[in-house]
Formats: sequence, C-alpha cells, structure tokens
Amino acid sequence: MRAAVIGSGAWGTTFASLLAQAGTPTTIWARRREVAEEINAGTNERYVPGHRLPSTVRATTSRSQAVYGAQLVAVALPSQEARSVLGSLGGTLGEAAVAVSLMKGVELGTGLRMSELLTQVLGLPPGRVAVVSGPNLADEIAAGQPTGTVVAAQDEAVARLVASSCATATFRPYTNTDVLGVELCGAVKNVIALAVGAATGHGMGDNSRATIISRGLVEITRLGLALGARPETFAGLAGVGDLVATCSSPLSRNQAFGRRLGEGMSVDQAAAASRGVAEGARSARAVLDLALAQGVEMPITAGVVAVVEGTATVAEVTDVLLARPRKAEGVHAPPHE
Ligand SMILES: NC(=O)C1=CN([C@@H]2O[C@H](COP(=O)(O)OP(=O)(O)OC[C@H]3O[C@@H](n4cnc5c(N)ncnc54)[C@H](O)[C@@H]3O)[C@@H](O)[C@H]2O)C=CC1
Ligand SMILES: O=C(CO)COP(=O)(O)O
Repeated sequence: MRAAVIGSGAWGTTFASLLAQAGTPTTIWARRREVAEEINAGTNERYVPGHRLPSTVRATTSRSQAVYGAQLVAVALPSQEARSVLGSLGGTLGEAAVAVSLMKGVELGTGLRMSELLTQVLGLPPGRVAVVSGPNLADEIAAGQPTGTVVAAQDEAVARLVASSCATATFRPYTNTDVLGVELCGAVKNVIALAVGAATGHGMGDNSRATIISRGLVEITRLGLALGARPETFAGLAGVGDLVATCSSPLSRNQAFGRRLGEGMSVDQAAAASRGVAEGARSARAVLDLALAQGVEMPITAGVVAVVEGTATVAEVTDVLLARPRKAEGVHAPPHE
C-alpha cells in the first residue's frame, strides 16, 4: 500500500505522518518547492512546528508523481481551492484507488460537499470516495495526543480500509456510512466556531459560548436531516465531538478568526493574522445557500455570513438573535404563537 496526500499544510502533513506511522509510505504534494525540500529533510516547521516527520513521508511538487501508484489519495487543501488544484488529476488515479477528503468546507457557488467535488473532479464513482472528520486539531495529533475520528464511506469496506491505513496507537478511527452527515458536521462546525470566537472577542462569556454551541448543533442537525443525514451522526465524534473541540480550543483557527472579528478587526485583517485557512469564513455563505434552498432556518450561520460579508456588526447580529420569537427547544419547533 502507498498513499498520497495533496496539500502540505497542518492537516495534510499531520495526516501523512499518521499514514506513515500506520505502515503506509506516503508522498505529499506541496505547492512550494522549499516546503517539499524541507519535508524531505524531515520537518515542516511552518505548519507542524517542533515535530520530526517519519522517514517514510516524502514530498514532491509534482501532482502526478505524488499520486502515481497510490491506492489512497487524501486531499487536505482549503475547500475553495480544491477544484483548481485537483483539475489536472482528473481520470489519472489507479483503477482501485480511493480518494479521501480531509477537508471541512462546502464549495461556494455549487454547494458541493468535498466528497462530491472529489467524485466530480477526479472522475471517480462515489463509492470510491471517503471522508475523515472528527475532533482532530492537527497540533495535538502531531504531538501524539490521543483522539478519535470518523472515517465515512458509502461502502463500509472502503471505510474500514481507510481506517486501517491511518489507525495508530493514539489515533482511533470509527467507521460510518453516513458520508453526508459526517461531512456536513465538519463544514458547519467551523461556522459555529467562528460565531463562538466572535462572541468571545466581543466580550461574551461561557454561557453565551455554550448557548451558541447548543443552538449551533440544532442548526447542523436541522440542515443535515433536511439533506438526508442520519440523526445519530450528530451525536458522534464528527458532530458533538468536533463541535466541542473546535469551539473550546484556543488552537482553532476558525474560533481565532471569529475572535478577531469580535475584537473589531476587518475580515482582511483577520485573514492576514490567521495561522492557516479558516474554512468557516468562506463556507458560511455556501452553507447558508444550502439551507435557504431547503427552507431550513440557520440564524447563527446567517449572522456569521452577515458579519463576514460586512452587512452587520457582531453587536447587531447578537441583538437580532436575541430578539427572535421564542420557541420550544426541538430541532423543528415552530415559534410560540
Ligand atoms: N488543521 C487542522 O487541525 C485540521 C484541518 N482540517 C481541514 O483540512 C483542510 C486543510 O486544512 P489545513 O491543512 O489545516 O490548512 P493549512 O492552511 O494549514 O494548509 C493549507 C495548504 O494548502 C495549500 N494551499 C493553499 N492555497 C492553495 C492553492 N491555491 N493552491 C494550492 N495549494 C494551496 C497551502 O500551501 C497549504 O499547504 C481544511 O479544509 C481544514 O478545515 C481538518 C481537520 C483538522
Ligand atoms: O477541524 C479542526 C479540528 O477538528 C480544526 O479546526 P480549525 O480549522 O478551526 O483550526
């Protein structure tokens, strides 16, 4: 077994290390030559500072060379860049190769989840595309801290294959066949983490944070159910697990991005200060468009879109959310009369 990882950022490099630790030699595609050379010398200080990479992790700046002969091709790019980066690989993967999305976003304009995008751009049947999503802050995993994750694929056998290729003594994958649900959880929790950060930056405390997390989970669940996800997925590692990790960890880039907005920075300033991609900032609009098309209400997500697009301040969004008609707690509860 040989694997390729497209993307040499925090998660791509860390996931490549997991694959290598699990016994699968892995080649990373890096956009920049100096990053590829550094990985070949055993480190990636910008994205995985302070860690040595296994010797069976290699890197190249040639996409076709990275995927040549790979039975597993994992993709860890910013979601909005995936289409353009992967375009040249369409139809080049081996007969039995499996593509794995490590990304947590929704494509703007098309509303495609990343597994759908991989299917389309790489020319693969949906059954040969898997996703990995869960409470997986790259810095902690690179440091060898234990965590669980979810590997989802339509075909349980494909999910098991991917799970066995990345399982280590500290990285414990569970399998799931609810690809849609697992993927939506990952994309929407980034939007909710951004909202939590914005509230914190604006001076709100733990009660506000917990309220946004809980009502955020309702939004994720509402959209997921409307699109056909399975309810139990939301209570699992990819749902509650990742929502809690991202909304409570100071390591989260999405939360930090939101906090900077809450403190008064512009979107451009917050992006410039970010340690890496903050998917929630760009996927929020795509998620909201999906919700609008389904007639699903997502008021926190709508608030994030308004702040990111500059049509409302954090203070104005807070007022709007608090002034909404009161209702019962349920996912589908109508407003009180
Ligand atoms: N970092 C983390 O803890 C985790 C990240 N993810 C997800 O994985 C995906 C990738 O995230 P990270 O690796 O953390 O991002 P990152 O910001 O650390 O790295 C992104 C990588 O993509 C490359 N890139 C950016 N724009 C590009 C372009 N136009 N063309 C080619 N390459 C480009 C960068 O050079 C870099 O190598 C995101 O969807 C993220 O939500 C998922 C789980 C954990
Ligand atoms: O997806 C993640 C943790 O599971 C990483 O979150 P951030 O992109 O907000 O850092």
